[in-house]
Amino acid sequence: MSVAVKQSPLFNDRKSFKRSRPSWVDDGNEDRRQKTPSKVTGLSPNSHLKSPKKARKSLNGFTGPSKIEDSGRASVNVSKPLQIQEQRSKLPIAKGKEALIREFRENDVTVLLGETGSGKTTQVPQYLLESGLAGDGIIAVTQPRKVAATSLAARVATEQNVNLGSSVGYSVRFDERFSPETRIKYMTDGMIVRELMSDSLLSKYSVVIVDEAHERSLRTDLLIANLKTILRQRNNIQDVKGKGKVKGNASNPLKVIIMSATLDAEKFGLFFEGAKILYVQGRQHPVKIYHSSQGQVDYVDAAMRTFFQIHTDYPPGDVLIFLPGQEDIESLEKTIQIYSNQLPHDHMLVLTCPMYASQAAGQNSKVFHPTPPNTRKCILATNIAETSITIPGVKYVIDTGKCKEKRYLARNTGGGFDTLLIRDITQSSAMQRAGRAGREGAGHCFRLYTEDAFKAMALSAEPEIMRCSLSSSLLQLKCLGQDLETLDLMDQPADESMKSSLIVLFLLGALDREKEITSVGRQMAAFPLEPVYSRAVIASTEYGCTQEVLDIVSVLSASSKLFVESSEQRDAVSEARQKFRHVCGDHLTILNVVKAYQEIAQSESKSGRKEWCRRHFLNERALLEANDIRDQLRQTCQRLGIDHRVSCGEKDDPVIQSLGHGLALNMALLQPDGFYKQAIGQSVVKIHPSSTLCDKKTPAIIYDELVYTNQIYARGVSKIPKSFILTFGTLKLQS
Ligand SMILES: Nc1ncnc2c1ncn2[C@@H]1O[C@H](COP(=O)(O)OP(=O)(O)OP(=O)(O)O)[C@@H](O)[C@H]1O
Repeated sequence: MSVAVKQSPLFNDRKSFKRSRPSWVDDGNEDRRQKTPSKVTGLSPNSHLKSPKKARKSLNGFTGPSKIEDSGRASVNVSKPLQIQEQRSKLPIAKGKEALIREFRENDVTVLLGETGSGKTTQVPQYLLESGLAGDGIIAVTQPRKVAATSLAARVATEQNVNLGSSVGYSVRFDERFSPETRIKYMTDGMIVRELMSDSLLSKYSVVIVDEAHERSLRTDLLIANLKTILRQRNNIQDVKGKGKVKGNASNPLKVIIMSATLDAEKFGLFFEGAKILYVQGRQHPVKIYHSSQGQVDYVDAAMRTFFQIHTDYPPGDVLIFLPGQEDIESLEKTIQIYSNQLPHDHMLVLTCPMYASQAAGQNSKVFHPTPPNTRKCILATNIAETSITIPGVKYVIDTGKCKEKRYLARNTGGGFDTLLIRDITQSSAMQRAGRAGREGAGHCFRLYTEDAFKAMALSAEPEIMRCSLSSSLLQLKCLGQDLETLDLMDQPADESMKSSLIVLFLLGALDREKEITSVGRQMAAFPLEPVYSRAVIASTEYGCTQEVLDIVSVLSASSKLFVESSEQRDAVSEARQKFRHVCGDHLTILNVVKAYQEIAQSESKSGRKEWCRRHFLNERALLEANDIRDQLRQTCQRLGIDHRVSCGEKDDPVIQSLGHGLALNMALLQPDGFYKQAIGQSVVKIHPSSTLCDKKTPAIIYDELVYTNQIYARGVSKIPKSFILTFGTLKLQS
């Protein structure tokens, strides 16, 4: 979605600006808790957390409190442990500390509900550690997102007054910081599921805390299913006739804590058969919620107008805007920068900070840096900023009510694909988003949708397992001797998507006809890669080009894009890209870039390399991240006895053939009308305009992914000689 940048300055006529902004309805309530669970052990409510004062006057069209309780910009000062301890002791959860420890001691499984900001994620692991409840084991705290895991670990290390990576650490894909002394480990749910492959009982963990369980990510669901089995084994629980569940002596018992602010606690309680449900009452700071009086069709424009209304009318405090995706973020950032440059010189400055998943590590660090004086930070984020994290200084949240959701369009033939669709958020997300405004003081949340629209939203998101590609998880489960069909899951995935993922793995050679994992499948599962790429790496050993395939796959697995786009400098970009362009397409073009960068890295200083990347419109962060990923993949190769140094030199065919083994399912054949048709699957696709092959007609292509906009595009494309097709696993389908 794009925003037309208006030519006339917005602030020459503040009246018309005010008229054109969304008008607001104050719902008279703070962010409300979800219904109180029926089975609650009440922890002491906090007297200082009463309802807000009634609205006193209308402020420029917003009805709300005229004076915002301002606890000042928070100072998270690592050199002041005392101040931090004071902050800890003031969190709502602190009052229930002893009761919580008692309950954790008495129960194997606890479901802990507590409002956003009450202190669950940062404090519970520390309580467990400080009370000795974790014994000698490690406390794992899982998060659905990388950025939450790393930033929480940093915060808790500060609270414990230790260096990050010592007693408090983290582990996320392609990045980890922990040591043998680590006792509290924040990790993504994907990392702990991966650990199951080497230690199916998770024996080094004495407590596993599953945080933000309401998000029901695929990995969280797999983890929860496994935890149920592990609990039985480690805690020696047996079904005894007439007595129900009986616990025997256990040498290495496990505790499980499921946490969230917005959770169907009963469902989790039932799943774990009698888990204790606890509720931490109270939130630290009130958040005033405003709904727009009318729905906003152009949510990017509405967000821009709301931002400037806050900027001109409201006291200092940073603004966090939730948008569905990177394109909207970039477009709004540009507009806000243009308009803020037109503000009077004595006006507070605006510092925009984008935040989305595909930024490389550290790229969003200015989000967490203190806001400079006389400046208002405007953070434009996707839902990666929605749960768990605290962005210091944020006092205002603008919620567009939209997010992008991954959905797998399954095909019985195995030719399905993931799509990202923009959709309305859930009530649960809306509450989490509002919660980001009340982390350090009272806050305000402006929802760009009506209260009726809020009420009409689904309570929580459909579990990812019901809507995403399952191939990668199924492969991991098969390694554990498990199956999606037989695993005790909270919700079962659709038959269609299970069938589709079985076909994918069969065609990749990871499963045999009996649905058993093959030796190739086991090797594939050892790589922290999507099955299509791990298959390509295995194939590269046959074609003698492991070095080249690792180079390409590392770039494709990096979270940021390699090529920088610039609509203003289109010709310069095209000229720069020409130098790397390979006739075979995008994969070998990437390889050319990697090789060129490796050469430059040998002769140039750090700043020289940076400048080289800038001149060639390349994102150096992607290349640096790819270096780290390649190092990890090389380690996996070593463990599997694969020589990662084997190279095919200047030859192209071996590389394309290896990639083809992984991407055989992502193959399309040219049709007489100029479109391509999937070789497996029915979709008609077009080559994406960003591809080096976009204006070429070639009989057969392989591609990294399909993206769906107004039509289906193949992205990351290489041409393949038709003769290669015969060597790929896809033929199995006909036999
Ligand atoms: N990185 C940080 N910088 C500053 N303050 C922080 C940071 N992380 C946490 N805090 C403080 O600790 C409080 C509790 O955070 P915590 O993440 O433990 O809450 P929570 O109950 O788990 O909330 P949520 O459900 O939103 O994750 C925050 O409101 C904030 O005041």
